[in-house]
Amino acid sequence: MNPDAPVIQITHLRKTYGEKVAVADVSLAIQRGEIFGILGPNGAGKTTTVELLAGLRQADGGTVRILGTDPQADPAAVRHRVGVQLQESRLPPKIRAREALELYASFYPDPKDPGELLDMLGLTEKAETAFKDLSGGQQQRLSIALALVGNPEIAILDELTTGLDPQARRDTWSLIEHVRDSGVTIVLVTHFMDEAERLADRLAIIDAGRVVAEGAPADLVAAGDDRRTFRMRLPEGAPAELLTRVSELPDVDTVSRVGAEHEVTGGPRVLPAVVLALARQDVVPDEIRTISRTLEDVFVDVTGARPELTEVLT
Ligand SMILES: Nc1ncnc2c1ncn2[C@@H]1O[C@H](COP(=O)(O)OP(=O)(O)OP(=O)(O)O)[C@@H](O)[C@H]1O
Repeated sequence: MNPDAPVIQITHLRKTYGEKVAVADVSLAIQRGEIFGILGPNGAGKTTTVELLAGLRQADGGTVRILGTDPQADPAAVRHRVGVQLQESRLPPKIRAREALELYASFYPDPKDPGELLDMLGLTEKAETAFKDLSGGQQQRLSIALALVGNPEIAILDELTTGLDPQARRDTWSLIEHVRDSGVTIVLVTHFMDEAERLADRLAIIDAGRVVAEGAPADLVAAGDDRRTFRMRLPEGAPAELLTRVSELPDVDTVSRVGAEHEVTGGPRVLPAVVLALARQDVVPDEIRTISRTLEDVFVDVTGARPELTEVLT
């Protein structure tokens, strides 16, 4: 296999459940050694996409190549080379952490050492604890360990940090970077913007079974960013009609009050245009701060959905 060829190539993938189109048309190329994020609102088809690429489901159309093989035709060929952590761990409640890892290790020809994995995931002290008695964060780390125990070339991690507290999330992120640095390609399914922005080298936003945006998080944020937003605090006693004048400037789209500040949106030159117009009236804002576009703004633009709402609604 050409070393520069994508380790995962999906072309026009399609999957329906009866009438329901879960994946309409997804094409992706994922390179060796990257963390590739798959981001999207609930029900967008993310899990179905990764299940298809892991050979856990049969597609209705399109092709999947993973490490040069077709997981649909030959799921066994990829099973040893791809580690999968799906949304719910289906472990028996009484199985102990080390026992689960040793059991999974026995399925693979060249497994990692369970003791080392427990150590790397900070679970050594919990090695003899039953799965049901581990905290949410510990269960999550164990499920990551299970995805890695087969020494995979690719790890597919679905909703990695859902339900974790902020410290456990950060620890999990560091761990994932560490795993990537050890040479494993990571496919990360998430609907957390901060997680995707922090971890993903590149990502695809999937909505209603289609890829609606793809690229490095910074490039996605920069692309199409011809609108600017800033907030300013005007001095006490500044005349109210000033704001009417500001809102009538050609560079300005909107002016709205946010707490003690005014938020102004407009074209690329909105900030100097407003500052200049105020200066002509002898008014200098006490404070000005620009509001940068984030991955969340990109997400809202391309899907029309607010990520935190899509999460609450399910
Ligand atoms: N086994 C199934 N039978 C019928 N419909 C399904 C099945 N699995 C998923 N679906 C539907 O297919 C669509 C895509 O689901 P999928 O789980 O792939 O989305 P997702 O983006 O992973 O969402 P979530 O973030 O909620 O997990 C959803 O509308 C879902 O209800």
